[in-house]
Amino acid sequence: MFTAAAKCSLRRAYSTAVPKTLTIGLIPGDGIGKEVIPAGKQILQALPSQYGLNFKFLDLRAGFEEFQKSGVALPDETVEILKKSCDGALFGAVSSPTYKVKGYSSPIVALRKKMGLYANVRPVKWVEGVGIPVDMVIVRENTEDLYIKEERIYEKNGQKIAEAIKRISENASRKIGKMAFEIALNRQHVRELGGSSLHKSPSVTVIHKSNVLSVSDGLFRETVKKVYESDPARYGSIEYKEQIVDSMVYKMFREPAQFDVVVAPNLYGDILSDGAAALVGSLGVVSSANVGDDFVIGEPTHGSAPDIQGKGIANPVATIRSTAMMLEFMGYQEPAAKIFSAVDENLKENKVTTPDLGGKSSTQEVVEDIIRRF
Ligand SMILES: NC(=O)C1=CN([C@@H]2O[C@H](COP(=O)(O)OP(=O)(O)OC[C@H]3O[C@@H](n4cnc5c(N)ncnc54)[C@H](O)[C@@H]3O)[C@@H](O)[C@H]2O)C=CC1
Ligand SMILES: O=C(O)CCCC(=O)C(=O)O
Repeated sequence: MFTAAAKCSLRRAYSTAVPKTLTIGLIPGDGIGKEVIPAGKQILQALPSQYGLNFKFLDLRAGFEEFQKSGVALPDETVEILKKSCDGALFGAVSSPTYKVKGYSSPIVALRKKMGLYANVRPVKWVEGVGIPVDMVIVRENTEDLYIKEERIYEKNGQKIAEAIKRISENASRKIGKMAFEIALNRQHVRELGGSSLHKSPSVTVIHKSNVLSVSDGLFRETVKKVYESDPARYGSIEYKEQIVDSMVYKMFREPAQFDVVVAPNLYGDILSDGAAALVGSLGVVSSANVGDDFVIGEPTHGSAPDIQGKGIANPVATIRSTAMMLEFMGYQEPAAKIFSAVDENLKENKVTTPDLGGKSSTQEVVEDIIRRF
């Protein structure tokens, strides 16, 4: 699905010979992260031998439980092993507290920055029978905005005042803009090859709130627009659109089928993608890939879901699709396509599904049903 973007973003994978054995780091994290990451692992192990891929897995530590045990949420060793020994990785989810815990900071937010994974690519695609017609990709900036977590609290006139910095840089906005336009072109290329889609022509919608935040969101909007205008020969076939984030929420629910590629600063992208999950039936089916120039981490869009953890009913589809996305961005299109189509068949048949989709099956039964379709 993302060949062109993959080519521009994963130079290392393309500049070396195709390895027979890929080393994949597995970071389950907390809660249902521990239940869905084994699903991704089983899917890779079950890939038909025709693809010539073998996998070696490295179990890596991160999360709130890890913090409670060792005092460190993201051990240096995890980052070092990812950088030195892994070809790609899968991340589950973490249970970050909603209150300040001294010394704790979200490990996934830190990991994205430490690994230079500047794009969070989140496809939201309808499968007939589950959800309503939508086929869009949210391309979320992944390293800055309010997620730099530069916050402070102080007192003034006996009142507490808290502040957080929203940082938007030209460099990160340019990179995410370029990624969005390349993905739009690639989706169009796939459509021309006969891929099914609701869209006839490519479009990119830039999300912002520059009617209020004219400096920060203004820089994001202007920089993405400049990327578009800088190369009419390449991007001229793409329709360029802008949407203020609040009315985007309205339009996304009223007329979701009109959106193709949506590019957003970090926080808006995070919120929009959880909202969009409601269009396709469940957060449990929405995948993502954290993508940098030379590394990719597949990660379900959902969190650690403490309300269902330990019950064996977490939907593994988001992680299985994220596993396919990891392979896709590493340049392995064919096994990725095999996984996507097995998942689509499972969803279309709508017999072996977890309770979030109205079914009665367990996580493991869904994994087995998908593998059976390889
Ligand atoms: N990337 C990450 O590691 C993320 C971590 N979180 C963390 O997750 C924790 C819980 O956050 P919530 O706001 O409850 O969001 P959540 O995404 O964990 O859950 C929201 C709702 O969706 C359901 N759900 C999520 N994934 C599902 C799946 N695979 N199958 C079936 N149902 C699923 C849950 O049961 C829950 O009802 C928090 O500590 C938060 O910090 C939240 C988002 C992302
Ligand atoms: O809870 C955490 O530690 C991370 C939450 C970040 C997030 O929601 C996302 O990036 O999808």
